Amino acid sequence: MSEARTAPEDVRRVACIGAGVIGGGWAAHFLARGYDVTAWDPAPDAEPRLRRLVDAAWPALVQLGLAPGASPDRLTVTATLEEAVSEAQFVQESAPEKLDLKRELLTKLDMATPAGVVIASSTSGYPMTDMQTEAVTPGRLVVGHPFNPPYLIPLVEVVGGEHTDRAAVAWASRFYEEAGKSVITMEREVPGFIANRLQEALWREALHMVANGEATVREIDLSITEGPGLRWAFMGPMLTFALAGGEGGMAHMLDHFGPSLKSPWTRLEAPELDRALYDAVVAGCEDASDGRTIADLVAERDQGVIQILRATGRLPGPGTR
Ligand SMILES: NC(=O)C1=CN([C@@H]2O[C@H](COP(=O)(O)OP(=O)(O)OC[C@H]3O[C@@H](n4cnc5c(N)ncnc54)[C@H](O)[C@@H]3O)[C@@H](O)[C@H]2O)C=CC1
Ligand SMILES: C[N+](C)(C)CC(=O)CC(=O)[O-]
Repeated sequence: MSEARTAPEDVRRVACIGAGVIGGGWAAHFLARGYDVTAWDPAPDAEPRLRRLVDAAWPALVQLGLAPGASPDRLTVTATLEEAVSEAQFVQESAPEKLDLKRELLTKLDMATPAGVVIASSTSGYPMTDMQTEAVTPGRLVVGHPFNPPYLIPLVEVVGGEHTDRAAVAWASRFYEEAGKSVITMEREVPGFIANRLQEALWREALHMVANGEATVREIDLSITEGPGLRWAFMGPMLTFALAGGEGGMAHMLDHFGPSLKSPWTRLEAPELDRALYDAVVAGCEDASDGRTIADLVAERDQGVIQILRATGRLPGPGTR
């Protein structure tokens, strides 16, 4: 199959199947990156809705910088799924999150798309193993999980299913990078991938607090936007917490605060903080530091917070309080 696969850097035409919030966002992204985009969506008002979405995104994309020749005019909305994929060199499926629908649609796409072309699903949580069950050539089906809106948030999580060829996963990751995305290629299927697993844990706790009258929706949002969210935009939760250990870094943080994992702060069960987990977290933080000292990371974090406060108009001007 892979002999018919265009090299990731030579892809010119992408098909977006399903053109709602995410399919439309993908279309805007690929158009801005200079691809020809064909789209298909069964809704009667799909075309005007999609064109409105692309037009609304375009000013932001102009600010970010367009690829040479990029234009919304290079979007074609087709009457059938078959027309949309007939000349595509990559297919991004963004239909509703329903397992039966995804399974049936991916099977149809597999039959209609030229041999070897990789087909990615935007699913926010279904394992590809569960979606590729009916496909004739499941080896080319991958998950390419984006974040809303796909034309602004860089991350895509790429992972195959049990019947996906490793070459298809590698190809998809290289293609997304070529298309300007920031890619995590996952070696195995994990429920919720990485980012949604983390987001859902946070959201679950938030819903518990609302349900129990412990915090309001406003307080929950404020607790993130005025708190940890400012740091997370440029430093993830691991290195952020390594800095909570001062000069002792993550090892001191775990010695100091590790026991509180067992405190009833969370309604999720805490993992056992045994030696293997302790060593993996400390070593992982050292690795993620890329040679930066704790002092370097503190300076980087402080600059990052200042830039975000400035960018969001929340930094007091000189002389103001
Ligand atoms: N909304 C979000 O924040 C995110 C959503 N996703 C995933 O993206 C996918 C799409 O979600 P949204 O864009 O939010 O949904 P949406 O409801 O905005 O759009 C879905 C589109 O699919 C079309 N559609 C319905 N049946 C179809 C079929 N059989 N074949 C093709 N298209 C069909 C609908 O007409 C609609 O335009 C889902 O798998 C979702 O989990 C992934 C990341 C973020
Ligand atoms: C709400 N959601 C689970 C569909 C969100 C995502 O999948 C990713 C995102 O945009 O946060």
